[in-house]
Formats: sequence, C-alpha cells, structure tokens
Amino acid sequence: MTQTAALGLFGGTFDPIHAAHLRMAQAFRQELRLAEVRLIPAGQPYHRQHGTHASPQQRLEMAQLAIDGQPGLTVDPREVQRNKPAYTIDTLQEIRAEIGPDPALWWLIGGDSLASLHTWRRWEQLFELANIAVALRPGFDAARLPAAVRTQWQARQVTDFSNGAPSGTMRPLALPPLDVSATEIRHRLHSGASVEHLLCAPVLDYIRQHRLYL
Ligand SMILES: Nc1ncnc2c1ncn2[C@@H]1O[C@H](COP(=O)(O)OP(=O)(O)OP(=O)(O)O)[C@@H](O)[C@H]1O
Ligand SMILES: O=C(O)c1ccc[n+]([C@@H]2O[C@H](COP(=O)([O-])O)[C@@H](O)[C@H]2O)c1
Repeated sequence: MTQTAALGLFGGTFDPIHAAHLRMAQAFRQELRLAEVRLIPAGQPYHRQHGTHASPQQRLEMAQLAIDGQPGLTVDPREVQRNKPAYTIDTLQEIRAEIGPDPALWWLIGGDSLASLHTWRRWEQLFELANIAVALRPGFDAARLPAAVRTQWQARQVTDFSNGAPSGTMRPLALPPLDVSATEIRHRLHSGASVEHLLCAPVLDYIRQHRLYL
C-alpha cells in the first residue's frame, strides 16, 4: 500500500525567525522525510506574557524572506490572518480537514515548548490530529518534564515509524541542541552586538530597514 506524503508544520512566534529555526526545520524535513514543512507564524501568541516586539505582519514577512533558497520550506499565513489567539488545536483541526485523515501530520516544537505542553489549549487532543517532533534545547532533561507531559513523552515514542501513523506519536529530532534564541538576538540587536551569524541576511536587512528591536 502506498503512503500519502507526510506534512510537517512548525509554529512559532518567530520574533525574529533565526538560524536555529531554519536548522530545525531542515532537520525535521530530512529526518522525517517530509515533502513539505510549513512555517506558521503565530499571529497572537496569547501565551506570551510580554507580547511580541515585531507585528504579526512583520514576523510573517521575515519568515517569508527566510525561506528563500530553503528547499521544501513554505510559509502558511493562516494564524496571522486569524483575528483571535493562536491556538495550535484550531490550526491542526483546519489543516487536518484540508488534507483528510490519512496523511501523517507532524507538529515541530522545541524542548522548552514540550515542557509547557500541558498548558496548551485542549493539549491532549493535539495527539488525535498530529504527531509531535521535538528539537531538544541545551539543558533539556526528560526527568524534569511535568508528570503529565513526561507520561505522554514516554508512552508515545515508538522505535519504528515506517507505518507512517497519521497522528499520536512523539519523537525527538537527532539534531544536536542549538544554543540560539530570539531573546538573545533581540538583546544583541538592542546593544549593537553582532548577529550576522544568527540570522539570514535578508531577515537582518529587513530588521534594519524597519528599525526593529532597537
Ligand atoms: N535553539 C532552539 N532549539 C530548539 N528549539 C528551538 C530553538 N529555538 C526555538 N525553538 C523552538 O521553536 C519554536 C518557536 O520558537 P520561538 O519563535 O519562540 O523562538 P525562541 O528563540 O524560543 O524565541 P524567544 O527567545 O523569543 O522565546 C518553539 O517551539 C521553540 O521551543
Ligand atoms: O495552542 C496553545 O495553547 C499554544 C500554547 C503555547 C504555544 N503554542 C504554539 O507553540 C508554538 C511555539 O510557541 P513560542 O511561544 O515558543 O513561539 C507557536 O506555534 C504557538 O502558537 C500554542
């Protein structure tokens, strides 16, 4: 039986999108043999106490600039266009309805997002719609995950992914942890430190042109 192509989704605030995001997206695509990875900037990341620095439209435009020349990466603007909080469950429901029940759907998060997964809206239903891949961040320790998340993390990892389950499994990416964050980049931009090695050139040009993160 032939399997339909698996689709990868990578949601983020992307304030701004940086080198680790692109490395993660490409490792995700290659390790899981995904035909496409869609970057989905969060329009209103309701869960961020201090909001965002760049506007939803600016974060979307930076994501669009960042994928130029990146094979297999696309940008999906739906959360920026949605005039309400960016709940992943809503996005997964929409995309599952569009692609049908059979294709494997993967949602990519970092290890810090995994540690707070139990706070996400209707988080246990996410597994009915997608699989979850996790890019570990420096200092990740599964033993320190909240108990409810740790239970899922242990129970949902499988050793054989060849059956292409549409949803319900979890796996770590083999990508070594990358010590880059948007917070550090914003601080460096604010203080005038170099960021050329942390951002792609078109995104840095955009930041300078729009005088962001000063
Ligand atoms: N260096 C990294 N390693 C692993 N995951 C990462 C890394 N950077 C970001 N992520 C993950 O990518 C997703 C989107 O990240 P986000 O846009 O919040 O970037 P960030 O660098 O974590 O930003 P901030 O510093 O503003 O919190 C999140 O799930 C986050 O955990
Ligand atoms: O659905 C939720 O309740 C939810 C709560 C926290 C984060 N998320 C999503 O997780 C992704 C990463 O979030 P962030 O803040 O680390 O960029 C982004 O797509 C968010 O919309 C989603």
